[in-house]
Amino acid sequence: MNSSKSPLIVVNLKTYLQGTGEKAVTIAKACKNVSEKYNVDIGVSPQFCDIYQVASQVDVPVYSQHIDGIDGGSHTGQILAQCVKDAGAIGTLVNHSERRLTLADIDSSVKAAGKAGLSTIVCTNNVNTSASAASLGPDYIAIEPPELIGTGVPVSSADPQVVKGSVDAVKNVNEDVKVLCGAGISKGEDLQAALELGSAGVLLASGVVKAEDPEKALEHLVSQI
Ligand SMILES: O=C[C@H](O)COP(=O)(O)O
Repeated sequence: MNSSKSPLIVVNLKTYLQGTGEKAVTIAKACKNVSEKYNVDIGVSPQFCDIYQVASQVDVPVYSQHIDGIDGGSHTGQILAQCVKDAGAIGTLVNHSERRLTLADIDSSVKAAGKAGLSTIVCTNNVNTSASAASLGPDYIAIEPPELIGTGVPVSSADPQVVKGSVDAVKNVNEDVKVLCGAGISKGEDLQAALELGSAGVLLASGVVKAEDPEKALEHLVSQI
């Protein structure tokens, strides 16, 4: 279930926002406005508890921040793919650097997502893990060196080799898997560099979520492409 428009930008709200979900809705609306104005695909990844509120109030692609590779039953504190799908998500992150899984768990999560009809973005930290994750057949890999996350130093210029290397490695394993990159992305030139390295878009957080005006930050990101 790859997205129709290109590039794909996913704004991960992490746990930056507190409250009843209204702030997540506001950022989701900003994603929608900028997406329509610039004809780019912009999705949002709120906390689990905000998925339903965001998805029911804003017509924007919503991604869960994680799912577990389980079926419903005797499990406590886990996240069912079908439940986030029913809440309105169209996809999910898997193995985010801040929510690491074993390779076996990633495999189960990707399978559970597929069964529920969710698109998958598997996060990786280097070229080898990008290749391994591609073998599990997700829709996207998101390569994110953890040391650059939240720094404002863009992976696309600080470590272009890991992006290009992941693009090439993933292509060798499975040509259908697209590559996003993330960590420190906030400006138009960061996105431009990411696209030039062969990525299909970006996964980002702080540059938008912590901006004084998230909609303006998103506009700055996409207005040059
Ligand atoms: O999910 C997003 C990534 O971890 C990147 O975070 P960042 O844009 O704050 O560096």
